[in-house]
Amino acid sequence: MISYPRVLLFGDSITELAFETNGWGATLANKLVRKCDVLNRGLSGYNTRLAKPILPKLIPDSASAAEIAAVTIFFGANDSSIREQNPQKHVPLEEYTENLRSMVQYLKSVNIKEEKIALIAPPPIHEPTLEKHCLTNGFKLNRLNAVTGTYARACAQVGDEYGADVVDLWTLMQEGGSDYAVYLKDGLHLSEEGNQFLESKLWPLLEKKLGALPFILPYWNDVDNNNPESSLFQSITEKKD
Ligand SMILES: CCCCCCCCCCCCCCCCOC[C@H](COP(=O)(O)O)OC(C)=O
Repeated sequence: MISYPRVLLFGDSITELAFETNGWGATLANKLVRKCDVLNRGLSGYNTRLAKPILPKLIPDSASAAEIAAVTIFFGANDSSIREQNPQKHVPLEEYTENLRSMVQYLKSVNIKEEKIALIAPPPIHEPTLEKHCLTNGFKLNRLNAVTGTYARACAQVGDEYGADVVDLWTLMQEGGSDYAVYLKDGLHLSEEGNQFLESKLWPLLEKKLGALPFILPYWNDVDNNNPESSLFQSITEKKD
């Protein structure tokens, strides 16, 4: 069996939507084609409380972890919901922080080193847009930008504690007082510009880890047409099924 290294994208709906046209995950998958499989394990509406027990089901042991080239952990947009308005999604800040720590520790326990882990902090909330969206759907504004900021800082801190990469979207998107509304389509989820922004911050980190990975299977012109098998598999260590 020919096995490709895997990049696992684990997160909430902002990850689930990452394979939309021009989505951040789709762009990464395209850049890594023939080198890695990019797996979307985004779960709309999930918070870290729900995600924590799932991670060991996605990567159950060191053997499966050996195929992992990189993991992104991208939660916080639901955890940071206002408890009164969104009780099912809200997770207190301390628990969120601990859940992220547990996920990183779990990855390390199956020998996925911190260099392979990137934590992505939630994007800012554009309250006027999100409020309109909430009201249209019959409920009150359920997230506040300042509160999401505290979760983003906690996420960045956990990344720093473990020496993992961090993409602090909340901070980066607001840098220089920029009009971050353009990065969000409903005040919460990434617009096309937001997807492009995230990909532009994440790719340099992943490129450092994955850019040098070899192409799986040779360029067609390098295959001996008369005797394909002699050249096709030269650079591949095959795994027995
Ligand atoms: C008047 C406002 C402008 C409207 C713009 C229309 C664009 C809307 C596109 C929204 C697409 C998002 C679809 C994904 C929805 C799933 O989201 C699940 C949760 C949010 O849950 P909740 O708190 O119940 O709203 O989000 C995440 C991060 O998982």
